[in-house]
Amino acid sequence: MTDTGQPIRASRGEAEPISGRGSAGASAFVREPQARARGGGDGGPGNAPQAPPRRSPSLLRTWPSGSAGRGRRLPGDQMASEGLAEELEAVLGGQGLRVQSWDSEPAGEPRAPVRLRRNVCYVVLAVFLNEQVSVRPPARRPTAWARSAQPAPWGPRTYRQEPALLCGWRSPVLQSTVILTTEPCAPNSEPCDCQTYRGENRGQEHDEVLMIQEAKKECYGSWYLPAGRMEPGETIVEALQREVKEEAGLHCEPLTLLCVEERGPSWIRFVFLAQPTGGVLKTSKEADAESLQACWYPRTSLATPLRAQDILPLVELAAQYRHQARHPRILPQELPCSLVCQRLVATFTSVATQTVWVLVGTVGAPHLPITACGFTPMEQRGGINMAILRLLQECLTLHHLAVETKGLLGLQHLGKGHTDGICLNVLVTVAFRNPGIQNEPPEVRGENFVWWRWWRKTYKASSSRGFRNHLLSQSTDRKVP
Ligand SMILES: C[C@@](O)(CCOP(=O)(O)OP(=O)(O)O)CC(=O)O
Repeated sequence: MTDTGQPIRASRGEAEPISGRGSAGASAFVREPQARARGGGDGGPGNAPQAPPRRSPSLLRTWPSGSAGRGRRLPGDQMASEGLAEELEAVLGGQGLRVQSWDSEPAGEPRAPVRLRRNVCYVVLAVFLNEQVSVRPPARRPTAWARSAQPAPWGPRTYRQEPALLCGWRSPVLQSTVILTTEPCAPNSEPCDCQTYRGENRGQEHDEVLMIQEAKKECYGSWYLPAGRMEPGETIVEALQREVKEEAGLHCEPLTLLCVEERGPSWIRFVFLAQPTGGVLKTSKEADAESLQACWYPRTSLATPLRAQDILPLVELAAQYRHQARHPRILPQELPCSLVCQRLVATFTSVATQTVWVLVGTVGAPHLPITACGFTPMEQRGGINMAILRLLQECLTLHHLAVETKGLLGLQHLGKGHTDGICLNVLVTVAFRNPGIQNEPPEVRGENFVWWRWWRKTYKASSSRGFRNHLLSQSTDRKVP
């Protein structure tokens, strides 16, 4: 339901005669980009994007309107299965797929493209972990509040909700942070004579974190990680590299996305584990409006006062990832999108039959469903998860189901040519609250979605096999609350 209590319905599209053009992507079917049977879609400005030459044009079938019986399923159509399997493998492999339309959007909201620094603020943040013996920074004058273990005067940021979308299949959840009590680095302290990046790998206990000292008036002298707001026209990686150069003096490459934090679709932060590739660490002699200096600090005793304690779980996430990578490397895929949306890999796992089902949108070519995030007060308060629940509520009876967002499989954004939107490819699991009835997927209402049985023989990549086994293993030990 929207926040006005009205049910939301994706408009049922009519199959369009194939014009030979169609969406890019691995699907075995052609989705007419300009036929907006589903939500708006990304024709983007001007004409619909020219799809790359198709491999095997095929008819777009209107799907049997059959009754929405329990777990209505995609007809055993080989082409459909192959197309879906390819789409699923691409997403599981961290790749992107063009967003041509979406299956659910908040009713009554204008479908206007999002615009950076107008209705969305994207932030990039880099965690650099380095093993080096840092020359001990000069003794620092203590400040009264440091010993009281109270938040620094500018205090930790108060998020309206847990600022986290989970990354990786075992989804470390970002909890609220602890309060550091180490001595602060007074704003005008002598520069710490840190060494430049050496990149040696030694035991975790010697991890050093790259921190920058803020020059902004509102947080002058506090310490943080290199971070900043994206600017219109730049890609996510370009923004990350710009911010790190401005604030720390280093060139860098992202190693992987560690997590995406969000406070609704209007504020999203992309957190990366990154590595320096050159440049010279910024010292206090190069202080400017971007930062006062950059220093490496032991992970177990970061510089204080901190601008906000929300970086502590991020540093831990980076250390955990470096110690044991819990998910494949995820880097932003440069694909245009006009809204903040999420492509769902919504799965139901039957342990008894060792079967994994995936929810599929059937408006147009069979596809992984996409839900557009809304900017209503409820969706802002509830976070982007609300858009997932909105889509699932449209086709499932949620009150007897446990829905969990398990992790981020991929991120799509281009930023060029007025395409400021993002598409997050997200893993969602659906299970019955009563574990007794687990063998068949829950009934699907309406005709816009079906459960698609993900057969062993329809996937090729080992990542898909690993993913499927992961789901099956998780389901055996999952305790549905
Ligand atoms: C960490 C953040 O506050 C990002 C902003 O960092 P800066 O205030 O440094 O922004 P720029 O001026 O764009 O560099 C996250 C946030 O609360 O928005």
